[in-house]
Amino acid sequence: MRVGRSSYRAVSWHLESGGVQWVEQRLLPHRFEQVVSRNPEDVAVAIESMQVRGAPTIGATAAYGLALAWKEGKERFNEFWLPRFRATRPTAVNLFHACDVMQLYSEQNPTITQMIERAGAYADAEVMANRKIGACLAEFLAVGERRILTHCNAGWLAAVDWGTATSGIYHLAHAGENPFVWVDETRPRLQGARLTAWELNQEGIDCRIQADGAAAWMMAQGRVDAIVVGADRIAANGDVANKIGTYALSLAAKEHGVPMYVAAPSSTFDPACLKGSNIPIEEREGSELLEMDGMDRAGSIQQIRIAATGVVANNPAFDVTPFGNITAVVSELGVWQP
Ligand SMILES: CSC[C@H]1O[C@H](OP(=O)(O)O)[C@H](O)[C@@H]1O
Repeated sequence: MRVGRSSYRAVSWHLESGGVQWVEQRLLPHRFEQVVSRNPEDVAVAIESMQVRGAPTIGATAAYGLALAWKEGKERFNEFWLPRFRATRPTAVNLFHACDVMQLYSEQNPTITQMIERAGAYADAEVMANRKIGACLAEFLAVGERRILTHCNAGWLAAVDWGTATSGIYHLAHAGENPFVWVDETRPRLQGARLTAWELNQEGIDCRIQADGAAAWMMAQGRVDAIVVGADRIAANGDVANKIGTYALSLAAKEHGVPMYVAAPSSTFDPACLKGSNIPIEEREGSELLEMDGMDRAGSIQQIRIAATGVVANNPAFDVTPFGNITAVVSELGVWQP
């Protein structure tokens, strides 16, 4: 059975146990496992440790975690849990958007059931937005030989369900356009090689994993018809924060005349952030560059160290692409072009 889009959600409410359920993305593509917890701290840790990741999924996970935390009372909700979830990761504005939504709703003194329903409505809205994005994006991606390059993972795992950047590819495929996808492996956490390739294989969409450094060369050889990526925060001037490596893609795209699209729901827009240089860029542990999660030949998940020595300079998880480098930003509310 196909695992993924619409058969599962990256995060959801687990009715039987009264807890939050999420796909443990660090185990993919080796194992598909879901975690369930009734402890809001486990949910916060799931965001920090990237068990769940991807801007809309992070937001929905925080919404469910806060609904869970509501059972501890309004004071602890406001004094501890809201700051706790807001501190999990700094760049994806969806996290803060979700916290604001849940905080505003809590001021009506809802029941726990109502808070859970509000979190569910938040997640549903993200999925509906993604479906609208996909339909619009597909029209832009139906160019040339439909050879599309993507970076990191902006599929259903990153966006609760359906996906943002990848939903346009799904639409193309279901329209019989036979897209081919160059999947940047996306060092250091390999969201492309581990997650996007897995999602596309589950959908039967032809794709090839490539080194991040190969992307510009594919464009130079005329083998890329369009680029589509997700986003973690879009500033008021259209500058886009996305996975590290996106800015370099935009430079190569401009050089080689390849259109580059950013797909994001309106919850990723941050009008209070006037320009890209104001976007907080997450700096993660340097060890992520020197270690990898993998599976040995016996089938057990191992963390291997890929460099015995070496001091890591830095490990920014995101970069900022100027709006002028982007062909169009596609959201459920419409298309925004420089
Ligand atoms: C649909 S948002 C996906 C977005 O989030 C990823 O970051 P991370 O895996 O660190 O959460 C990456 O920037 C993707 O483009």
